[in-house]
Amino acid sequence: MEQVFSCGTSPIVGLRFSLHPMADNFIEIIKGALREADTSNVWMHTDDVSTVMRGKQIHVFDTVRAIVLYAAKTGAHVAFNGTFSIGCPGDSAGDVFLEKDDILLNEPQIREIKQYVSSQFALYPMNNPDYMSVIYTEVARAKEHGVFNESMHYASGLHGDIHQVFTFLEESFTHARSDQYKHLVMTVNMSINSPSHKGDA
Ligand SMILES: Cc1ncc(C[n+]2csc(CCO)c2C)c(N)n1
Repeated sequence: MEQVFSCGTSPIVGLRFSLHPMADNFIEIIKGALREADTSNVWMHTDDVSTVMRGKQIHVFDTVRAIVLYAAKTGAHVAFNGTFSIGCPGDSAGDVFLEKDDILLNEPQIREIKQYVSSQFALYPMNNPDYMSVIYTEVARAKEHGVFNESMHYASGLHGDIHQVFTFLEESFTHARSDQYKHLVMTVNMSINSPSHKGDA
């Protein structure tokens, strides 16, 4: 049955992201990762700059985690950047992918893949006058999860096992919004298989 959401109350999560493999066969790595992941629980469209993905939060995070891991397991040095958004006032209706069940389609295939990642994330709790305390709470959560790396201007550094980092990012994306402040944006940059990481992995 089609669900109808009034303006700004759609629980759909949107993600726009790019992969930048630093390898001659970058086309194969990008297209291969997009193809290898099971994307049947999300709506996805790729253009010459980026890929957009929309759906239930659990499926967006499950699918992007798989895409990043499939690019990573080629061994190439890969950069990922993505912007997650929920509650955008313009985001409403027509979202059939919200009717999918909660069974994760990628998790069983990717859970055993080991990968170190160094990343930076930033939260933008839109319209929330208390946004700095939201951000401090989430930085404290990163420390509790054991993935916090360092403080920096305009972002916070996260690193470690990529599964732990993605699990933290999804939890943080859930907690940094509220019924009152529904619109949240989160940016994530990841560096994978970088020669700078020798000894960290
Ligand atoms: C996730 C993701 N989606 C799209 C692009 C843009 N892009 C750059 S090269 C290439 C393959 C040749 O068409 C594509 C699609 C990207 N970098 N990462």
